[in-house]
Amino acid sequence: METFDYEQVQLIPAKCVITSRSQADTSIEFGGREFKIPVVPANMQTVLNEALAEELARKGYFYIMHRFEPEKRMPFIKHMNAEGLFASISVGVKPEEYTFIDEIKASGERVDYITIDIAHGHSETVIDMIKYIKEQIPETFVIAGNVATPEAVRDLENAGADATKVGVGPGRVCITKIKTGFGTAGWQLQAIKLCAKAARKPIIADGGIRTNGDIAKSVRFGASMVMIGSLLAAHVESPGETVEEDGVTYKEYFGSASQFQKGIYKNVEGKKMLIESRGSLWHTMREMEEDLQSSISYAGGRDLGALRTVDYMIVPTIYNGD
Ligand SMILES: NC(=O)C1=CN([C@@H]2O[C@H](COP(=O)(O)OP(=O)(O)OC[C@H]3O[C@@H](n4cnc5c(N)ncnc54)[C@H](OP(=O)(O)O)[C@@H]3O)[C@@H](O)[C@H]2O)C=CC1
Ligand SMILES: Nc1nc2c(ncn2[C@@H]2O[C@H](COP(=O)(O)O)[C@@H](O)[C@H]2O)c(=O)[nH]1
Repeated sequence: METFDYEQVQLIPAKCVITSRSQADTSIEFGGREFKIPVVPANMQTVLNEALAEELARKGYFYIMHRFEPEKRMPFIKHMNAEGLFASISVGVKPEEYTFIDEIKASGERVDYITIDIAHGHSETVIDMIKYIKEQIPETFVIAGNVATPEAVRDLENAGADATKVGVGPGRVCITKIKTGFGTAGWQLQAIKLCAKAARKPIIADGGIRTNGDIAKSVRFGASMVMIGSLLAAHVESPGETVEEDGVTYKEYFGSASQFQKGIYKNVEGKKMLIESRGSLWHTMREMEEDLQSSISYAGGRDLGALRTVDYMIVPTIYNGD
């Protein structure tokens, strides 16, 4: 079987049918709502906080709030409901998370999206949680992950998941491959392709996005949404700690399974890194939209649909212009 990842794939231009890139429509319907671009910042503590989540919702972007400050989730849901904004949160699978689902139900508050966020999502614990959420809050759109195989996608869909999140170990601060020998690092785009073929519902490509062009490639191979950590961390608005070194400003970006997240070195599958601070998040989101508009024009279409059928070439080494 051909093996490839983002770096090895180039999409092949088709005849342009628009006269300006501004005519290209990058919007995506996901879970009954329309969003500006098929991009969602990773539900990680150094990428997103409540204030950013609210601003993303206000500006027409999808977001998934992380689950690492559990006590803040209920007040966040209430706040978003009071503001007339959609509520999108994450849960784990431990017993206290079942109590939290009960709490949401009892509160009568609306939660539009719940993401079950577990390293090894192809498991009975995730299947049980999907079923429980669907029983208790059936109107909620459930995203389940993370998984790596078509079989896992089908199992989670069959349990009731409305979307699945694909990617085990391709992230910038992931060390799952090194620590366990498992994952999609090095073939993440191919995993997206295989999972999307099996999926009957949307999939989110999660991890390994290193350039804006990788968003178009994810869509080409079947992703409805693309989850991005490192490229969307280290902005002025990012919650990661700011660090000054030799006159340069950096921001911390750490893995959700790192000792920095856990506060203890146990079952660690993530690390921390410093990323040079890169200005406003909204500038980066705007640039992603513009680059996606260009991608659509190169695909010879007017919207994201054009990307899904565009031809591609697998090139072992990318010519970098030197
Ligand atoms: N996308 C990716 O490649 C990865 C992402 N992550 C992220 O790190 C965060 C922490 O994830 P996670 O450790 O799952 O969350 P938790 O620490 O909340 O663990 C969830 C539950 O699953 C159990 N569990 C975790 N891993 C396994 C496994 N491999 N086999 C069996 N049971 C397991 C845990 O028990 P116990 O701890 O006792 O085993 C715990 O009961 C999440 O945000 C996740 O998305 C982490 C690794 C890979
Ligand atoms: N193996 C691990 N994966 C992790 C960890 N924390 C987060 N993640 C995953 O990475 C992506 C973001 O990837 P990026 O390439 O865009 O930076 C994120 O959405 C998670 O799925 C971790 O500690 N270990």
